[in-house]
Formats: sequence, C-alpha cells, structure tokens
Amino acid sequence: MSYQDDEEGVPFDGTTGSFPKNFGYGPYDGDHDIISSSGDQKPRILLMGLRRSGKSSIQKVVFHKMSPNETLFLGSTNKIVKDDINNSSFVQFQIWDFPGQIDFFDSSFDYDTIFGGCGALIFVIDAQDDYIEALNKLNLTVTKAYKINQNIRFEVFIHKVDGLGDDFKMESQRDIHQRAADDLTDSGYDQIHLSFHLTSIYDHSIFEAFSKVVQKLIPQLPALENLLNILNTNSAIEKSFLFDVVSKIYIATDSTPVDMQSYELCCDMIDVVIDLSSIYGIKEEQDSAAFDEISSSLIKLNNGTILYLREVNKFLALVCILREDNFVSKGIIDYNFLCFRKAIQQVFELRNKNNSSPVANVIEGSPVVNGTNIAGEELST
Ligand SMILES: Nc1nc2c(ncn2[C@@H]2O[C@H](COP(=O)(O)OP(=O)(O)OP(=O)(O)O)[C@@H](O)[C@H]2O)c(=O)[nH]1
Repeated sequence: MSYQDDEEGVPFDGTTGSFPKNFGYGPYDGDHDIISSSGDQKPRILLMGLRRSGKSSIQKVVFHKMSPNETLFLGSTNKIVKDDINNSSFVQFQIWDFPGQIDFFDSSFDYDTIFGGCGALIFVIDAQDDYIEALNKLNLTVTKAYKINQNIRFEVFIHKVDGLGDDFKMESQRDIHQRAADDLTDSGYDQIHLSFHLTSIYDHSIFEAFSKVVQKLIPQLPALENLLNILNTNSAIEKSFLFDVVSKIYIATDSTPVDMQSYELCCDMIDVVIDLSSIYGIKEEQDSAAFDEISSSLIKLNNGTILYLREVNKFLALVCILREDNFVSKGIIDYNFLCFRKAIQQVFELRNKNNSSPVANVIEGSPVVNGTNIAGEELST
C-alpha cells in the first residue's frame, strides 16, 4: 500500500472547499422545496418504528461516529429528538428520531407539521423480533403520512440482520415485503411505494441504505450520475463514488451496480486517508483540517486493482476503483478529474443561483452531452 499526499494537486479556481452552504437540496421531484419550522430549506428525514427497533442507534452510528457496541447503552427515546445534520458535512438535512411508543391518536402531536414538511420516512423493523406488530404500525404510519403528504418517500429498514443467516434474511425480506404490500392493498392504498433495505449497524449496510435514502433527496442526482459515467468511460475507471467524507454516505455513483465489497473498500480508504492525514498531514502552526484541497491518495491492492481518491471540495471526495494496467495514463485521469470537479461545482452553483429557474431544470435533465461536460470542455480519452 502506498499513501501519497498529492503535492501537485491544483487548487481549484481558488474556490475549492468553499461551496455555498445552501446546496439547494429539496425533494427529488422539485415540485416544492421543504421549509422546516425554523424557515430553513432542509429536507427532513423521519425515523420511526417500534421501541428498541434500533432508530437512535442508526442515527448515532451513521452521523455521530458512535461505535456499534456503545449503542447497547443507549436509553429509550421518550420525545421527538431533532438532529441537524449540517455541521462540516455536505449532506444537509434534519433527522427526527421518534419515540417507539408514539401514539397516533395523541392530540399533542401535530401530524400536519410533522409529515407536511417531510422528504423521507424511514420505518425501522427489528428483524430479530416478531414483526407482526411492527407491520401493523408500518401500515398505520404510512397511510397516515400519505394522507397528509403524497410526496414522502417511504423506506423500510429491515434492521439487525447481522444475527440472521443469509437464507433467513432473504426469506424475512420477502415475507415482510409481501405482508406490507397486502396490508396496503387491504387499506386501499396500493399506490403507495415502499422501498426495502436489509440493514445492520455492525457492517456497512446501514451506510449504504442511508446513502440511497439521501440520494433520493438530491435533485441534482441525475446530473451527478451522468458526470460520473462520463468520467469513468473516458478514464477507464470501473467504479466511482462521490462520498460525503464526514458521514461516509455516497451521494452519487455511476450507473453500474454497486457491490457491497467495493463500497466497503472505498469507505475503508476514506478512514485510512483521514487517519493518516490526522497523524502526519496537519501542520502544527495552522488551523488545518485532516481533509483539504490537496488531499489525495492512491492504494494499490495485490489483485491488480487501484483505489484512487481525490478531494472534490471540503465535504466531498471522489473514490475510484480501476485496474492497475489502466492507471498508466494517470495524467489523463487527473485532467478528466479536474474537468469533473469543475462541472460538479457548476451544477451546484447554477442550482443555487435560481432554485426554480428553467436553467436549473435543464441541468438536472441533461447535464452532459457526448463526452462534453457542462462547462463545455471535452474530457480526454
Ligand atoms: N444486533 C443488533 N442490535 C442492534 C442494531 N441496531 C441497534 N441494536 C440494538 O438495539 C437496541 C435498541 O436500540 P435503540 O437505538 O435504543 O432503539 P430505539 O428504536 O431508538 O428505541 P426507542 O428509543 O425505545 O424507541 C440497542 O441495544 C442496540 O444496541 C443492529 O443493527 N444489530
């Protein structure tokens, strides 16, 4: 393994790491942006489910770096806990962690406000427990929320699957999926779409599932995916992820399927880079961070694969997987990366300029044409 601090990394336009704070996040369909009670435009993600299903643990592990074992000592949540995910992170939204014993007939809860401004609702089901009661609650929650806000995305985390064998895991998922769909049909809501994810805080599955939830709240996702596809094609890269460095959520990847092993490798690489930078990379006299505009790393695996990380801005890193034979043209890859980085910045700048302008919509729909990025520059092949 080799680690290198890329000294010749070109500072980007003098604006690297200084993207405007408001990235224009909103519901994916762009019909209306979510305004929180404080007036901020921030998508809201609700965490619901029965008591002890693992809601608070998920939030703490993914966004507060709590180790999974420490969650054993978490107390029960007895009121709605609102968490602003915006400190030093690209991923900006609010997570509302609900108490498991929430009663939908309690008049003290203002459901119009709660569901009205919500982007995604994650319902957590403990797969190690009997899930019949959880399915009843899921049905009640989803139908109630849908009546108030039809734009909510419903995500079901079949959680704590670390304790289950592979066959049992798949069988539980099939059974839960089937029963939940039947329940919705019985209550006359078969138009509601539920997405299912198998998760555990003891591996990367919870980060992967959360990545997918967050991606659906990023209006620029098609543009980002297209840019990654173009970068891959022109640089002989096999897989690339755009990571939020702090949470290790990937906010976009190219259109090839994600396999867990590649995702885990890339997460581990970010850990290695941050750890090494914290020890050797921080200059004492400056107030510098472990991840900055010259952060870059190259790891050669003994199976002829290369992991290549480059800083995109102070929140985002591009992590690529490619074959060692294709890395001979590193100059081209680096040039293409600079075009990619510039295009990404333009996507967000345009979005920020005018959230609802026709220009922003064009960019969401067709950001890149025939190997040319939206900056009009050709990528090298
Ligand atoms: N095996 C396993 N245990 C988990 C997992 N996630 C959470 N737990 C455990 O589940 C227990 C309950 O977790 P909490 O996060 O407190 O559950 P909660 O849903 O917030 O509970 P309430 O606040 O009562 O609604 C804790 O002991 C966690 O360690 C997981 O992925 N696998």
